[in-house]
Amino acid sequence: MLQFKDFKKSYGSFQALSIADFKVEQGLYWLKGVNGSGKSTLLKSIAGILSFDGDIILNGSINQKKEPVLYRQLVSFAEAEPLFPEFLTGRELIRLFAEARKAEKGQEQPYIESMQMQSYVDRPIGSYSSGMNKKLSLLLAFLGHPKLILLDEPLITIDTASLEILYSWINQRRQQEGTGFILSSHQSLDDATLPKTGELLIQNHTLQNLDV
Ligand SMILES: Nc1ncnc2c1ncn2[C@@H]1O[C@H](COP(=O)(O)OP(=O)(O)OP(=O)(O)O)[C@@H](O)[C@H]1O
Repeated sequence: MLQFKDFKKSYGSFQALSIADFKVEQGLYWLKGVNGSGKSTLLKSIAGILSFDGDIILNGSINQKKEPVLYRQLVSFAEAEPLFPEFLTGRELIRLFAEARKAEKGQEQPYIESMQMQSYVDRPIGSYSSGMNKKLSLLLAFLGHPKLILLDEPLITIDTASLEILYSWINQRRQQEGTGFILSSHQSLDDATLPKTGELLIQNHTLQNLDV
C-alpha cells in the first residue's frame, strides 16, 4: 500500500523522522507513539502537506513527488484538530472536496445522515462545536474513492455513538473498496468491530511494524 525510501523529515536542524526503507502492506493500521514522537509529522508527510527528503510511493508505482495530483486524489487526510474557513458552510466545503476528488453526485448524503449532521451542515463552520468540526473533517476524508485514508486522532472530540458510526464507515470502505487506513491514537483500541492488520510504532525517529 505504501513504501518509504530514504525518507527524512527535519524541522530546521531537528530531524523529526528518518525511515530508510519501509513497506506497509494493504490494511488498517494503528499508528502509535508517545507525544512528540512524530505521528502527525508522518501523516502530514504521507498526505503531501509537508515537504520531506526521499520518496513515498503508493501502491507500488504512484510516487508522491512525481505524480502529485494523482497521488493526492488517492490519499485523503483528516487532521487531528481541523481548521476550516469559518465563513463557509459545511456543505460548501463538502462540495469543494467532492469536486476535487471526483466524487459521484450525492455521495456525501448517507454520511451526513448517519453522522446526524443534517441540522448544521448548512450553517457556517464558524458556528460549529469542536465535535461538529471533527465530524465534518472525517466526512471530507471519505469523499471520492481514495485508496488510502489517514485519520489523525479520530477518537478525540467525537462521542461514543459517532465513533461507532465512524467504525462502520471504515469497515464498509475496507470491505467494498479495499481502502487502506492509517489511524493515529494515543489510546489502545482493541475493538472487535474494527479488525486491524497491524500496529505501526514510531520510536527513536523511526517506524516499526508490530504484528498483531
Ligand atoms: N512546525 C514545527 N516546527 C518545529 N518542530 C516541529 C514542528 N512540528 C512538529 N515539530 C517537532 O517534531 C516532533 C514530532 O511532532 P509531531 O507533532 O509530529 O508529534 P506527534 O507524535 O503527533 O505528537 P502528539 O502526540 O503530541 O500530537 C516533535 O519533537 C515536535 O516538537
